[in-house]
Amino acid sequence: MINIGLLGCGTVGSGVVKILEKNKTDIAKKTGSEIRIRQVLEKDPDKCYKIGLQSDQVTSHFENIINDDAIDIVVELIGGIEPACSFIIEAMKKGKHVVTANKDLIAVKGQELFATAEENNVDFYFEASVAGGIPIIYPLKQSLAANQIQEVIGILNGTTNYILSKMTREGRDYEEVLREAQELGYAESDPGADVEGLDAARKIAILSSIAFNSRVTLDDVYVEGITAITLRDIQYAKELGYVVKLLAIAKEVEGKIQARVHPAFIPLSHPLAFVNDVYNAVFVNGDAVGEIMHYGRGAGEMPTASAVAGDIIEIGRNMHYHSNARIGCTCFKEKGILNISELNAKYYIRMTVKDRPGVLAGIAGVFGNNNVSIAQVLQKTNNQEMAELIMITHTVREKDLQDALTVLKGMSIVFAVNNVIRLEGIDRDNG
Ligand SMILES: NC(=O)C1=CN([C@@H]2O[C@H](COP(=O)(O)OP(=O)(O)OC[C@H]3O[C@@H](n4cnc5c(N)ncnc54)[C@H](OP(=O)(O)O)[C@@H]3O)[C@@H](O)[C@H]2O)C=CC1
Ligand SMILES: N[C@@H](CC=O)C(=O)O
Ligand code: NA
Repeated sequence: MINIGLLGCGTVGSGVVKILEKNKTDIAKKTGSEIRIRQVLEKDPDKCYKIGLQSDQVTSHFENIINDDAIDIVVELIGGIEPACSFIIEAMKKGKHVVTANKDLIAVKGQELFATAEENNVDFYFEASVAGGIPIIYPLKQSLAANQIQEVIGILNGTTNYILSKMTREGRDYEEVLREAQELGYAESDPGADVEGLDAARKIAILSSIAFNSRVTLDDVYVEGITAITLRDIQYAKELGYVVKLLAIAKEVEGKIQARVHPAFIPLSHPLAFVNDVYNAVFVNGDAVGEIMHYGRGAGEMPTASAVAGDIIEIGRNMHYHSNARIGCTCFKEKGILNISELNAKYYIRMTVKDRPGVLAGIAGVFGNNNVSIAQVLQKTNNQEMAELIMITHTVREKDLQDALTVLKGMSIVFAVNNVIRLEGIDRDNG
């Protein structure tokens, strides 16, 4: 018998209880032992009773879990940094294996958690922390371990992909769709983490650390969310043959790691353009395997529970064969981090300018003086005084573009630089 101490019985915790109960006979066969929920730590016991747990299985004191020697695995699903971090460390120190879905924690305290797991010879698994139900941590650590990974590109946040998909396909309002994503259990308790790109940044920090064998933390990731994306940008993207997605990108460039999260225009024919609603996808490019893409539901009760339960089963198997703590920290190198100003990319720029002769030439001059070459221009006249300029650049250095924009913002002919969005996946599209 394998005994679980579950911390948190919210969206994901409830799903874990349900799936372990629903498929318990087969799971016991696959694991080699029956898996039982022994104790659940939860503030609101009704959440536990609603899914069939008994009162002697529910507690509001972590001591009842940490001091229970029969508990083999602590499954942390309360989220956030504290008390989750202390609970996990205490559990490891007591020789308990740990499963978590907590990307907030791993993206900042990963090194400490791995070290504690290693010192105490316990398993520490976190498949659900990135891209919900999609297997990506285990494949990177195990199935793709022979490769030198060159890049990882993903749609890693279900909430923002849901919002952008609904805005693009149904022309719906941002606030209304965000509320819907919250009701569906996709959003974080603070949805700001989703829409401001932080959730995806935590996930790409975790994936980069594994893919490039060098620790990347949240602070190393350049982050922009989707809050500045308007229906207007989405409409122009469509007109120009693109779709807007929030991408999480990690690449190794000349021995350094570039990790960034931001909205991007991607060609309509790009495989990530077909990833809609709560679905996530992760592209991995390795020197042996080439390009592969993992696709599935990135958030929600049962998909996330699927990943958590998979980790529990794996630990159960390790226990069965006395082979725990086989796969630990894989960050055995130290690579530097590339600053976003060094990025070379193509850009979409939307500006509101004075509508009079010579304005376009003036703007083109500023770009030219800063090594920014323009590939495409659209002009939409709003009224007799103002025009909206939409420009696509050739590949330019981010720093040069920012320098040009600083000059433009100070010019009387420019009313506003409304949005600047990077283009991705173009070279791939052109073969
Ligand atoms: N939802 C999803 O789709 C996904 C979530 N995750 C991660 O999974 C984790 C759980 O998320 P989710 O299930 O959505 O969150 P929920 O808020 O739905 O569940 C967390 C539960 O834990 C309870 N809780 C929090 N702190 C304590 C505490 N100190 N003692 C006892 N109970 C506590 C909460 O109670 P209360 O509400 O009263 O605070 C709540 O019932 C998070 O780390 C999240 O980032 C990962 C992938 C996908
Ligand atoms: N809030 C997250 C949940 C899963 O990690 C998301 O929307 O992807
Ligand atoms: Na996953």
